[in-house]
Parts: sequence; C-alpha cells; structure tokens
Amino acid sequence: MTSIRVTGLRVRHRRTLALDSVDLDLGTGVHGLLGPNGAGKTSLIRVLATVARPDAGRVELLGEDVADHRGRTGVRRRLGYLPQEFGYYPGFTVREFVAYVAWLKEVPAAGVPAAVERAVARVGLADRIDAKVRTLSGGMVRRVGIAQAIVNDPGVLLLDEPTAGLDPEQRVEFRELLRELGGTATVVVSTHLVEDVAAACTEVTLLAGGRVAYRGTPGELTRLGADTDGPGDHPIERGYTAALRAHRAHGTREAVR
Ligand SMILES: Nc1ncnc2c1ncn2[C@@H]1O[C@H](COP(=O)(O)OP(=O)(O)OP(=O)(O)O)[C@@H](O)[C@H]1O
Repeated sequence: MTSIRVTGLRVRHRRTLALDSVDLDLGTGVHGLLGPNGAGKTSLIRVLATVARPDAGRVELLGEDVADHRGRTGVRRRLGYLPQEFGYYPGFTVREFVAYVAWLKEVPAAGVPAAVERAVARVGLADRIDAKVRTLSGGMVRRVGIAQAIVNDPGVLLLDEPTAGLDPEQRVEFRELLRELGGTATVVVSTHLVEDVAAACTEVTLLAGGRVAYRGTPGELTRLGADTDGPGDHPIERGYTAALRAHRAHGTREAVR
C-alpha cells in the first residue's frame, strides 16, 4: 500500500530551488534517502512532516491530501518525525518529554504511560527514563528524539539523520529497530551513511540537485557499484557515486529489475 505519494513537488528557499519535479510513491518498509549536501533531503522530509508547505505539487500521506486542513490535522496524529535539529526541554525527564509528545499526538490518555515506557525501552533508554534530558549525552538525546517519534506507533515515520551521534553499537541496534518498524510502517530515513542504508533499508532514493537521481533496492545499488571502478571503499559506495555520476550525465535512473 502506498502511504506517501508525492507528485510534481517543488520547494523553493528564496532563490534556491531545493526540490523540483519530485514524484515518489512509498509504501511499507524502510526507505533510505541519500544524497550529497544540499540535495534536498531535509526539504523533502520537512514537507512530508507537514512543517513546510511546498511551492507546487501534491503530497498525500496515508490517503490524505495534506494541502487540506482536515486531512493535515488527522494525519499529524499518525506521523512520527525526528528533525535534524531537534528541540527539547532540557529540564524535562525523558518520561515527561516523551509523554508530552504523546499528548500532542493525542494518544488516548489511558495508554500514554505504557506507550512512553515502550518507546523509551525500544531505543535502549529504559534505565534513564527518569533522568533529566540535560544530563544525557548527545547520542542519548538523539535516542530520546527517536523515542518521541515512535511513541504514537506512527504509520509514517520520518527520521532526518537519526544515527548522527550514535556510537557503533547503538547504530547496529538502531538498524534492527528500523527493520522492525519498517515491518508495519512507512519509514523514511535520511542519512549520509551508506552502510546504514545497506543494512537496514528496503529501498533507496537518491536525491541530487533537488531531483530524484536514482531509485532501487540496496542490492541493486550495490550491483551498480560492482560494475564500476569509481570511488568508494564498499560496492554500495561505488554504486552511490556511479548513480550520481550517471544522473549528472543523463538524468534520473531507475534500477533495472
Ligand atoms: N532556510 C533556507 N534558506 C535558504 N536556502 C535554504 C534553506 N534551507 C535549505 N536551503 C537550500 O536548499 C537546498 C536544499 O537543502 P536541504 O537542507 O534540503 O538539503 P539536504 O540534502 O538535507 O542537505 P544536507 O545533507 O547538507 O543536510 C540547499 O541548496 C540549501 O542551501
């Protein structure tokens, strides 16, 4: 089932065209969003999270057109979003902060305490649940950000560089959580870490210069790299650079299935 349908999306920041003519259909699974700095990843995630409005095009989330006020309000309860710069209240405990977000998402009050404990446990912070957020390390704060994004069991989960600041062990655990979440939700994860994509994603979308440069599975991107001698220490990194170069030379490429 398609949970995210984007057609003809255009986003401008003053004179910069951040996204242009973007069409995407994403269903249940984990979708890795890759691309060089300035490719438009954050601009796309912000539009999907309904915090920014597009200049042109249509965005449907879970069957609702987000240009429509009612549709947007309804869908926000079923969204989870971890922004790149994530604001929190340092004086809140982890439990208080995640419960506050559950309340914003209108999780039924009776279910909030259990939903909070479950979300915090899923990111491996159960033992710090009553610690104040300001006493946590940067990586732990990032995990609180992931917990608040999943507290309402979202149908669409948007994570902007969720693994930034996580240590290697935490990244491995996080990939496992991603795979689990992608079993039932449509998860979009932007990242610069190609190995996270290879390990946890069912599909890859590569953005470049505000356009979709490549779509395929991590396996297909890896195979693209195996056939080239371009830069990269790992076949999927070579696939990434090969897809980017092909896009710059010829335009969008779809994996040949
Ligand atoms: N608030 C803004 N004002 C002006 N230009 C902006 C703004 N936000 C983004 N841009 C520009 O829009 C383009 C896309 O930026 P965006 O942050 O979406 O890219 P990104 O792929 O997320 O990059 P990164 O990998 O560096 O996070 C870039 O050219 C950027 O400079």
